Amino acid sequence: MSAVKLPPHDGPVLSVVDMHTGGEPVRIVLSGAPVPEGGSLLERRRWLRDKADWLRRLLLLEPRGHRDMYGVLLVPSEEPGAHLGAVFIHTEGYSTMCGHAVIALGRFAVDYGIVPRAPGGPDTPVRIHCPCGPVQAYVSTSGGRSGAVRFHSVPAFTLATDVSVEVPGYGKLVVDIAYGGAFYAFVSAERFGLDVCTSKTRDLVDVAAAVTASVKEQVKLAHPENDEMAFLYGTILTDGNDGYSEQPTANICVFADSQVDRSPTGSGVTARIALQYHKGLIQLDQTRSFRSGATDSVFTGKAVKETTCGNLKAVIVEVSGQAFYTELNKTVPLESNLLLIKF
Ligand SMILES: O=C(O)[C@H]1NCC[C@@H]1O
Repeated sequence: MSAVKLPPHDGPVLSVVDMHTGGEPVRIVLSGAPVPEGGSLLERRRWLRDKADWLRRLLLLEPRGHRDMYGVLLVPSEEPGAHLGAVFIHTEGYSTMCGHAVIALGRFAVDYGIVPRAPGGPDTPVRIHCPCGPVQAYVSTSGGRSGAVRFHSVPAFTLATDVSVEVPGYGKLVVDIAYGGAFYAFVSAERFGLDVCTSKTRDLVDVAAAVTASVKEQVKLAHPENDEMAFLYGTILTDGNDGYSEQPTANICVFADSQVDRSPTGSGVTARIALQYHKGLIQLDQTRSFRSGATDSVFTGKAVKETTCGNLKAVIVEVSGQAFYTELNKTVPLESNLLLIKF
């Protein structure tokens, strides 16, 4: 083996860092990606979708990724004070908010020197411009190492409660719809005779995907300030324990094209807290723990202040969690012949 020669990798490459937050992967592109055109982050996101979608497919689909893979493209931001602009990508397309990726990006930004560690303070602020708006993360450091991250997202609100939908195969049911940077429908898994922690993931996915399809078809969503946010990202099945308790409450998020979030879902926890607050089930600064039905990983969250979004009452929610590195500085050659399994 001593005479092994390296193959000629002299073409263009992407450099990526892989992390996970609560078990949910996030692939961050360090360098090698095209710089998207546009005068705003949302325009750059559209450019990536329309002109360079090969990048998302190359990074996330098989054989480099899998049907539940997730990633972030770092882009310039026009937002004053932003350290990073982030375009979130999943296996079906582009999302507007991603809490698990924000938690990973906070740590990444500090560790890779994009944001200097705050001298003396326990937390380094990292401002991330997401497609839904500016998100403020705080990265804790202890013994010189970055650790848990908490973030304050864009104003979160409840759009509607007890919305009646007809779901083929499951009949008429009611869902709540709330926004935490993306819109989710919420319904208790019990309604389908399922348990978010012990039922087969396949069964939970089937139910959640059917709910998402029906809500998309039967309910018109509106965002008070930005039409680009006005779509249903997924359905979150819960254990129904929405009243305040020190015990964790479990949920599982099925988003985009039946993708299963391994984490408790940062934007989903944000929306779920907005919903609980709207229903008077929790107060400001009451911390709740949210457990992922998929992996048992936990985020904590609380509503920290009242605000508005357009004409709607909203809250700023703080979500905390921890991200870990899975691969550092991986090189991905830009040659590809994608062969996708047909499910
Ligand atoms: O944590 C979150 O908010 C994200 N995780 C995957 C689906 C959501 O974008």
